[in-house]
Amino acid sequence: MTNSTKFTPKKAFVNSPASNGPPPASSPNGTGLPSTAPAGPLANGKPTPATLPDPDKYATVPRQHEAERKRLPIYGARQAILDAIQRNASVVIVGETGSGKTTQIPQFILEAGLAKYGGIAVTQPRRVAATSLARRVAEEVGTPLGKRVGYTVRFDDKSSPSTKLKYLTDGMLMREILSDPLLHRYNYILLDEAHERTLRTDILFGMLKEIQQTRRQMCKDRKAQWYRQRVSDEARRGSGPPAEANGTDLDLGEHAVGGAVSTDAAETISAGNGQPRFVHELKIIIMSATLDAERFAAYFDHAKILYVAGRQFPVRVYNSLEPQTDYLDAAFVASLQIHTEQGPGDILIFLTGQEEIETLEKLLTDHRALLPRDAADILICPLFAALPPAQQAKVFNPAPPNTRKIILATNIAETSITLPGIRYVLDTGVHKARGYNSKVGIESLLVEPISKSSARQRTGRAGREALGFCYRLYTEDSFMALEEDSVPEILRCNLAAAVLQLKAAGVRDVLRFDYMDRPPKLALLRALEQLYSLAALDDTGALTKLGTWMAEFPLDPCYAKVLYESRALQCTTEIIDIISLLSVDNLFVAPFHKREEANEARNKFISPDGDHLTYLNLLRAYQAVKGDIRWCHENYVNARGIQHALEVRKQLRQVCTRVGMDPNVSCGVDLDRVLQCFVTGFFHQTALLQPDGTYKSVIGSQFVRIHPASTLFNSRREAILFNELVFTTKLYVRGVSAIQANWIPEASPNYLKRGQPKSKLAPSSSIE
Ligand SMILES: Nc1ncnc2c1ncn2[C@@H]1O[C@H](COP(=O)(O)OP(=O)(O)OP(=O)(O)O)[C@@H](O)[C@H]1O
Repeated sequence: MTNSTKFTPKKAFVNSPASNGPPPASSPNGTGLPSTAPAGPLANGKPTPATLPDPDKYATVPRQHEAERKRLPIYGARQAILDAIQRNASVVIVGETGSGKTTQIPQFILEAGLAKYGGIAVTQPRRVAATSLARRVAEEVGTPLGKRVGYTVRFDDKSSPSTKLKYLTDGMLMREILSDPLLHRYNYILLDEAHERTLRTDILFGMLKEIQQTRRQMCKDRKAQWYRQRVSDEARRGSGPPAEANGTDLDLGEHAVGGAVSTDAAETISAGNGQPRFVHELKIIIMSATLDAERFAAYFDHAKILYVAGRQFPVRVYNSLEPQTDYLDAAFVASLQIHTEQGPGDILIFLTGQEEIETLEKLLTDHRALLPRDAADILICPLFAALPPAQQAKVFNPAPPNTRKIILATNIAETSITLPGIRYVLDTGVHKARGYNSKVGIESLLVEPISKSSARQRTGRAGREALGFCYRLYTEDSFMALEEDSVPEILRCNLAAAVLQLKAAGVRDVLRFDYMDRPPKLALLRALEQLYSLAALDDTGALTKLGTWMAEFPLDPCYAKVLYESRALQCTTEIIDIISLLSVDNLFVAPFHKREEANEARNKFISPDGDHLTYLNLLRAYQAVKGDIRWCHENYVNARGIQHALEVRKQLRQVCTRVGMDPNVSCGVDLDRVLQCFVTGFFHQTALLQPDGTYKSVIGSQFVRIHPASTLFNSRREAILFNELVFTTKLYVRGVSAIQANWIPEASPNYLKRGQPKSKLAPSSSIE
């Protein structure tokens, strides 16, 4: 910890020249938007009348927030937005954080009756945003959640056949493409927070472009066919050529499913019930507060760009005067200073991960008792991806009277969401970024500086309900030195899961797919190689039956393969349990001052074979006490984590049942089978003991260390398998179990048993 007295907001912060958040370099008007944006609330076109007819026949609960809606900057641009959407196949909309893009634009489309041939999908990079936005918009529309407005996220679906507007994660939309390749059910796809460039969003961009082109072509063909038919009909009747031949526009009338004339729609495959299905042109709308609009517009076939100026409430930005050596300590001190010295309003602090959040949670909780007697109380709410949804939802509840809420969040709170009550944002300027070295197949998870775009998004979590304040715990010079945007994930990730999804969606040549930023060829070859070795692809690179099965599961391909093999090895119950538990970062807690007691408690569950069976022991013990929270505290078990794992488990069991796999097939006490089963998906993540006691990976010949958090830390076993190979400070393996070396060559039908893969997918020289 650094000396906390050094850090006082009064001395350490300087008011930023741009009190509404610093504008991008290209923003001389200070609005945060490029100078081409008009000054008024309206970007392009005339202001819309305040009231529009809205015969909401579906509403079954009172509409809420009507007056607030009309005060949003986006509201004035309503007609301009609708015009642009009607006239263009794709539109890029850039508007300040909190201006109303995500909640309002889909409602404009609904209210204007434009979504008559299909629904509206709004994609979000994160599930917490999708669920909270759907909840808010359902209130605004006046419909019970899951009826007219709903959401779909992994393992949770609140939508129904009557859902017209759906918020969903980009991953879920990719999944829908697998069952509905032309996305018949949607007329409008809104890609929100497109600047985030997650791996899935980037893949989705390319897929949607292709779907849009196919649908457009089908509609054109249908139109031409209809016109030819009319010409021949008229000729037969002896009258003149139809309207289009005279150069006048054709009013082609309304399409009716199954009706006689459909000109702006094309009939496609039968819908299973024998009824024909029709497609209409697909409209794509790309939205963000911080994206390079020109670049996106060029990629989406010269999409129309709309800049909507204006923000709801200003946010004053302060930078630290001196660099902070320990951002966690700085965040701790600054949050207490805000609490004791500043006016009402909740605080949102951005940290890098669960561990840091729990450390600060503990520090603040301990400090509660030391607060001045006249100070308000504090309520600490963590928010990170592995937190069970019910606990995540707590951040949206108002703080009790005379209490200030302090939300400790990872960057899952960085974009899209409105956290009610937040007036102060503390930005540490860092996040945990995943990297991937495709040469050696090593993933890394390192704390790195954020981009300017992320900093602006973080700032934008304040100023949504009232004037806001953002304290950047880094100097203004450090801000200026940040990259403009983060490197797209597709350029720094293992691509196996993405390539599997592309293949499942019918993309044959993934090397030539229309990426916005083409990933390195080596990374794509690595992914193809990995999928081939898992037998998800055949020698020609086509998806196998197994590959199709694997793509059904919302799991990384390696885990999907393990699950598949569990049927033959008769250990599906155990595999589902362990995969669910592996989805949690820290199942055991080890407070700094109680490390010994915590280790002693953990020893009760330890399996000599390593982490996988240790987790299983833990779950069995938890089930035996029927999920008693007190038991968790006594045994230093992460109660939140285990609850999250149980939710994942429930969903995985449901998917298994849906695909005809019995989740109740158990191997009983023959637990070797469980580890053997893991090797079938992770044979490429195995390592052999060397004479000097180190481990060398079977593929890549890397010297690796067992992570200190693993139960096998410091132990010598003939061979190990690991779920993660991560570079943090050293090259560590995590999720480690002991295996027999002779299981490894048995595990892959396409790879180790036959030696070098003879596929045309990858040069064999890239496999060591
Ligand atoms: N759950 C909520 N509780 C309170 N107010 C909300 C909520 N959701 C939205 N709002 C209000 O609606 C406004 C618009 O939110 P919306 O998410 O549509 O903005 P946005 O332009 O998409 O922002 P961003 O670029 O940050 O995603 C917010 O500034 C806030 O005033």
